[in-house]
Amino acid sequence: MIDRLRPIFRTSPILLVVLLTALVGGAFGHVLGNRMRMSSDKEDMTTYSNQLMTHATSVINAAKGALNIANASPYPFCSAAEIELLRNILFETRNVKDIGRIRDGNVVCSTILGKPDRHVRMPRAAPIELADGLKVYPDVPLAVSNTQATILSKANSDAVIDPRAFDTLQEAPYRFAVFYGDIDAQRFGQIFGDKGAGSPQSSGPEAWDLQDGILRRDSCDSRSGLCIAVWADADALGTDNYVNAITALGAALGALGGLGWIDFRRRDQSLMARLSRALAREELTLVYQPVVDVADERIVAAEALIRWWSNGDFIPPDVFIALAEQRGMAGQITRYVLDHVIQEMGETLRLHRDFRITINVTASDLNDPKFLAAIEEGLHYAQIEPEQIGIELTERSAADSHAAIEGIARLRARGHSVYIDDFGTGYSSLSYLGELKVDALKMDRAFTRTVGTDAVTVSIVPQIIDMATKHKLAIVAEGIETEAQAAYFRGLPVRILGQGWFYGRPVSAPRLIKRLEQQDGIIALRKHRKKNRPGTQAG
Ligand SMILES: Nc1nc2c(ncn2[C@@H]2O[C@@H]3COP(=O)(O)O[C@H]4[C@@H](O)[C@H](n5cnc6c(=O)[nH]c(N)nc65)O[C@@H]4COP(=O)(O)O[C@H]3[C@H]2O)c(=O)[nH]1
Repeated sequence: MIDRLRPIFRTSPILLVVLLTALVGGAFGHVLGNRMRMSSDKEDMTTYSNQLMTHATSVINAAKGALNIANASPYPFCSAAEIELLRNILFETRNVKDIGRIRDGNVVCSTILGKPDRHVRMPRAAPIELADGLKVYPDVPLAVSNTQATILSKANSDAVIDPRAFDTLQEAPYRFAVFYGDIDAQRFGQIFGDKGAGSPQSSGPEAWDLQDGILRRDSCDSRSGLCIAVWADADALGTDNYVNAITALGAALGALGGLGWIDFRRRDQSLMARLSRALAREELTLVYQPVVDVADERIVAAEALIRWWSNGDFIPPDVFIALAEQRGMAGQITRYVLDHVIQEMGETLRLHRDFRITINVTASDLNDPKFLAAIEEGLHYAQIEPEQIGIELTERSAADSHAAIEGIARLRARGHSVYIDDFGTGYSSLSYLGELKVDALKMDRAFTRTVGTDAVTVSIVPQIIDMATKHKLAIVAEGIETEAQAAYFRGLPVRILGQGWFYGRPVSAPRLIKRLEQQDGIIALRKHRKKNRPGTQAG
């Protein structure tokens, strides 16, 4: 069979996955369905057992009540008046068939027998005798019919309990047994129900047992001295439709999950394939976001950020870079970015030796032995100083491994500045900065956002700045969007670099270059004005 299916699965792996997930889902559904069915079966059985217990209690109480009245009879023993009284009691008492008076172990009179010529003998020894003097005689053959009944007797009276007292409570597929006796002494007699129930399997309020496909519940009520056993063939309980429905639902969900997974994998794979194609066709672009000195808003650096528009859809870098990292393609992206930075910004960098571009790298770059050589070669060829290319690493990748620490050390030894990006979002045990040995930290925009608000995290900003200053680290505040935030950082006693929409959104290389040229022009003009200001002339 499997051999016959093998070629089908080979040509259609989807079918195999869907079949497998449907099977797993179905199996899960089956187990769950059975569990749910079992719990619902138990609930039904408990309800039934409780009904039996209530009924048994009322039957026993009725019989005991009848015995008490008979024993308190004010009439001469077995006189016509007393038999009349017994008949009245019987008339008032449900589930009792006969009430009699006893002397020397003989029934001298009763409601049914009247006053027979020949006395009817009670069984000699009562199998169960309770503390209050009540004797219980189960299965006594009756003198007037072929049936057997439970007889209760106390003092000089006896009451025959109707053998059909539980007939109305029979309910297939359940079977039951009612026991009566001394629970503490574990002495019981079965007074009703199916034979073969053995004795109660517990003296507590509830015990379950499942053996050979038979589910059984035992419960005892120590106040009334009654125990009820209910059992049934587990297969006959509940309905298989219920389990089948949940099994089918599980299988359907499993199959759906399988299809969803295939779809997800396909999208994932197709996204990766599209990314590879886009990189090969150089369809990804770079934008640059200015980094300024907040004191005078002069642009001192820019962060290169990658952009990917695929068939008119913008795919955020967070998404495709995370995916590229999983598939070992992150290094390719980093090199792409570096190449394009050199192409687009090379001349500006050569003209402005104090200007810096930062690029984002991933943990895998640091572990890649060819990474450093590739940067070195590219920069050397373009005559760009390593100091002009800053490396941004997220906290997560920096804290990741020993290799990261070594990678950072190598980059710094070549002259690159290393920035910890999104600082404060991850592993910001403030002490770990000392171990990492970086040049700057970029405080995550989540903290900048709290400036000027009541947010608790705002109190962390001075702490981060303090600690960075102690470690002689430059600070870049990310995500500055408002004048109030800018003013806050401007007012601090240490030098802060700022990045955010307030100073400029990420723009294309030509637009950044234009801004730099305007800035150069303004600076040159200022210098010129200063030089030509009256009183500053030479001589
Ligand atoms: N709300 C707000 N956002 C601001 C503001 N100023 C800048 N941003 C955004 O904040 C992100 C800063 O980049 P990042 O922290 O390095 O975070 C980057 C970086 O981790 C990663 N990424 C971007 N480009 C590259 C890349 O070329 N290589 C690698 N490995 N990762 C990159 O993707 C992340 C997201 O980049 P983007 O979507 O470009 O989002 C950028 C930028 O557009 C502001 O004032 N308000």
